Amino acid sequence: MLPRHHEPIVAIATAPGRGAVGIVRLSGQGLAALHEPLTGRALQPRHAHYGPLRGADGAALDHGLALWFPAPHSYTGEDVLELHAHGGPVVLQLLLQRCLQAAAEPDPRTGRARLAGLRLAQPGEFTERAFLNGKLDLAQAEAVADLIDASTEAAARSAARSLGGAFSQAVQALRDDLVHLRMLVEATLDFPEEDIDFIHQADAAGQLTALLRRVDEVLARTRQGALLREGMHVVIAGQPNAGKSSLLNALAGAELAIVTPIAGTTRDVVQQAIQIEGVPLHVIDTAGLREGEGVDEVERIGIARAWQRIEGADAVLFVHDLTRRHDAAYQTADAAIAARLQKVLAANVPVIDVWNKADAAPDAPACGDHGDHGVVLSASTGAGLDALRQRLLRTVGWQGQTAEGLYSARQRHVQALQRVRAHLLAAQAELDSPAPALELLAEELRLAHDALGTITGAFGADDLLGEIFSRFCIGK
Ligand SMILES: Nc1nc2c(c(=O)[nH]1)N(C=O)[C@@H](CNc1ccc(C(=O)N[C@@H](CCC(=O)O)C(=O)O)cc1)CN2
Ligand SMILES: Nc1nc2c(ncn2[C@@H]2O[C@H](COP(=O)(O)OP(=O)(O)OP(=O)(O)O)[C@@H](O)[C@H]2O)c(=O)[nH]1
Ligand SMILES: [Mg+2]
Repeated sequence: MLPRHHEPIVAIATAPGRGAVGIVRLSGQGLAALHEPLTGRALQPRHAHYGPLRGADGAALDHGLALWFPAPHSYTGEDVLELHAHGGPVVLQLLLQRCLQAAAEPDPRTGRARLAGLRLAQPGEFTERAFLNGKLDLAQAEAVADLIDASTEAAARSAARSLGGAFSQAVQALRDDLVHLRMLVEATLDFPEEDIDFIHQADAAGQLTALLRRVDEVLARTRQGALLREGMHVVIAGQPNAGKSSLLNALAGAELAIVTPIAGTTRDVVQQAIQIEGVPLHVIDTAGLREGEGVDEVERIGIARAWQRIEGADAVLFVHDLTRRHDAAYQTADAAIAARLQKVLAANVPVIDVWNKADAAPDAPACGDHGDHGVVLSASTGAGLDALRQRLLRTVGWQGQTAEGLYSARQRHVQALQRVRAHLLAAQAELDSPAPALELLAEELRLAHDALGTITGAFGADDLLGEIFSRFCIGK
């Protein structure tokens, strides 16, 4: 039996449903055996042939184009055969079934199946093969999925850059520098007469410092890339009636959540995807936080949900009602919420204080960003909203759209680079210690190298591949 990665596969490559054109795509070895039964002729490489796409009885199921990409010059690096038919779901299903059937039929000359083992492709399997055959590295393969899933123009453009290799090249450049450093250390280890003085003379410390700086640069851009793809979750929290739902509506530019003067209006969580300058954000409105008398069961459940969402937030907007800032009971309740926020949030989750209803508070500070004190605004008039948007962009780490160097990335890549950084820092600490142990230095550099390799797939585990490719759509 062929290993799974060598079995020939087939799938409908186009989106389900009706369309002008639909494609059935096959990949594997020995697909030439299917040319005749499916198209009635031999196909020339990389040439569009128009003609009947044939059923079992030789009659045309459709008239379309056949494209033949013999290995290794194809998307997957294997033989690829594409049948471009009209885009009806039934036609494409018939064509798909016909491919499976034609493969199983005995070849008149040999009496054996024309193409043994042809089966339906798993999600992402074509792209997985492109990766396994060296057509794409892992970061590029992920960019294929990100390009398909992109929901904003900025996300699509940056995914196209990653697919083109921009991110992979940045990682390769780090790898080259790291390999250079490793060679130096390993060589010294291999020749016992050499010692740490040799390492110092070669300025390993200087190289390491420079490498760390470049890792930090790539890490910063990679964070932005991940941000573009995934979007941060920003939770709006605060006491009832502070104007949380009004703020959601103002940020979204639509009346999504119900707004009333009644405290305790919002009970369910309301979530909306928005964009600020092309950066996607998920804004989440929650029930007002309060305790004690007058809180019915529905509201209590709403408040529990609010805390759940707060705990999973990437950032929190803590909304306060400026018209009540001289009200001692209101301030006490705000302080209690602040204390609990501090307890449930991880240290690096930012909380931005939002002082709302500036229009109705006569002694309110000017609308806008007041740094550590927060942002003063009016959800009703929109004053100060732009300052909040800019503050949000900065808070989520967006450094503005630099024309070059923007590529898509994932949290997985950010984490890998953080591991690289941690190992390099450990290596640096070892090198700076009074009596550096070369073995430990070498080991940290090796671990940094491995972590870097997981990004492009030069070093990785099978379960990582399964995890990545299973999230693709079928036929991709
Ligand atoms: N019809 C069709 N359109 C498609 C795809 C496809 O598979 N089929 N693609 C699938 O996602 C994308 C294009 N990706 C492709 C990547 C490489 C090759 C290819 O034939 N590569 C050869 C030759 C390159 C060359 O001519 O320079 C090779 O790498 O050797 C084809 C498509 C988007 N459009
Ligand atoms: N003057 C003024 N009123 C506002 C502003 N923002 C909200 N309000 C009013 O404040 C009241 C409460 O607003 P909501 O947005 O429902 O408040 P909330 O925080 O979602 O309240 P709950 O859902 O009950 O927790 C409504 O009457 C709003 O019209 C503002 O910027 N200025
Ligand atoms: Mg509300």
